Amino acid sequence: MTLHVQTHRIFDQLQRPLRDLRMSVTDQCNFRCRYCMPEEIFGPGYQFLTKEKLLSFEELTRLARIFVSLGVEKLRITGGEPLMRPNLPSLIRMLREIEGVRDIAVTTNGSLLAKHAGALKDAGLTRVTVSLDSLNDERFGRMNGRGYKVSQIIEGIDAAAAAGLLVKVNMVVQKGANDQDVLPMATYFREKGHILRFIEYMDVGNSNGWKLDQVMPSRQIIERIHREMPLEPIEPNHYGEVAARYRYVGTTNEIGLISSVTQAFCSTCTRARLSAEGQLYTCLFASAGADLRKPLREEWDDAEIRTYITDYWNRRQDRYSEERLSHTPGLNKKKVEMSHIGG
Ligand SMILES: Nc1nc2c(ncn2[C@@H]2O[C@H](COP(=O)(O)OP(=O)(O)OP(=O)(O)O)[C@@H](O)[C@H]2O)c(=O)[nH]1
Ligand SMILES: C[S@@+](CC[C@H](N)C(=O)[O-])C[C@H]1O[C@@H](n2cnc3c(N)ncnc32)[C@H](O)[C@@H]1O
Ligand code: SF4
Ligand code: SF4
Repeated sequence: MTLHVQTHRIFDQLQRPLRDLRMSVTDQCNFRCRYCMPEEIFGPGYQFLTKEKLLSFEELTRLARIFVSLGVEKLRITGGEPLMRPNLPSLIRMLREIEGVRDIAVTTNGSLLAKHAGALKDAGLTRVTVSLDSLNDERFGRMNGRGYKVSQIIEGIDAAAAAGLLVKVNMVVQKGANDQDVLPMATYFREKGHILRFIEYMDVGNSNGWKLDQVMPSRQIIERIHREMPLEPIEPNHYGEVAARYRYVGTTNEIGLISSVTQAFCSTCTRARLSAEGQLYTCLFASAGADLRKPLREEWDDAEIRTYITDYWNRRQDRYSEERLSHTPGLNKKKVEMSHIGG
């Protein structure tokens, strides 16, 4: 059964429409990537959300349907590690039934993907994005903070591809940690035929100790690859695409560059983010959000929730990365953690 949804587009203060909803389904993760959940902060005593605080699949689906009625076409399931949420394929099946959803994707660290790829595909998922920062076990183990091996993630990627899922790979590049892996990763995934995207290391949250000199600018990444394997720029797939696309000359294989630090893309940012406990954030670097769990549990009707979200989006002025680029004072604010908001 497909649920019919009447759409009404909404815009923020900078005339940006709402198009994408990124839904976190858990704040827990089996990795402790230093740039996201450093062990010294997210250690054994860290209080994760209790089960009652998490939005149920019914609540997530109801919100997704409301967001779709406000112009959202693309849903991304994230976390923490989304595959740690039990029965994730059931949620995919429920979201699939919403009319007007053009695209559903899952972002995962890949460690549990070999086990779940088939069920995700059967539930109607068409693609996954797997995060992988190195092909070198020592560096990867250090970056993921738990000593996970590269082979486990590659098995996940292979299982996803074998199940018929389209696979993209995301690599955060951090100078001094894994910048030597840019070329080996490009070569490997070019041969495999999966799109690899390089993400500039960002100052998300308050705990990763980010410094500008640890950022490897996308420009340098392109130059490094281009010297060995010539590249040419290609047009974006759609308005507001996060990654700038490049193709290996003479092939159909491509890479993407996500340059949030050196080439901010806030002016076309159409993304809303929902934390696992139902806080709505209008920027990855937000300090505060709007609580949607309370309206859900206090039985507001759909029209009331829709108005609440519309008002919140209409007031939106976020452009953090552009402000960072122009050295706007006062950016040293408290920010929501990446594992909470989902990246
Ligand atoms: N600063 C900033 N970074 C973002 C934003 N959206 C995505 N990113 C970064 O880019 C990474 C990759 O994002 P994805 O979720 O793979 O991007 P996407 O646009 O949904 O992917 P595709 O639909 O496959 O193109 C995220 O994990 C973030 O690190 C954004 O709005 N602002
Ligand atoms: C927060 S994770 C959640 C999903 C899943 N656990 C994963 O790692 O794919 C989403 C994405 O955010 C990226 N990310 C986390 N911290 C980052 C940072 N400081 N700078 C840039 N990207 C970051 C990760 O590499 C990952 O691709
Ligand atoms: S980036 Fe993903 S895998 Fe790494 S700690 Fe954050 S949530 Fe976990
Ligand atoms: S910094 Fe905020 S406004 Fe800018 S692109 Fe990222 S999420 Fe959007």
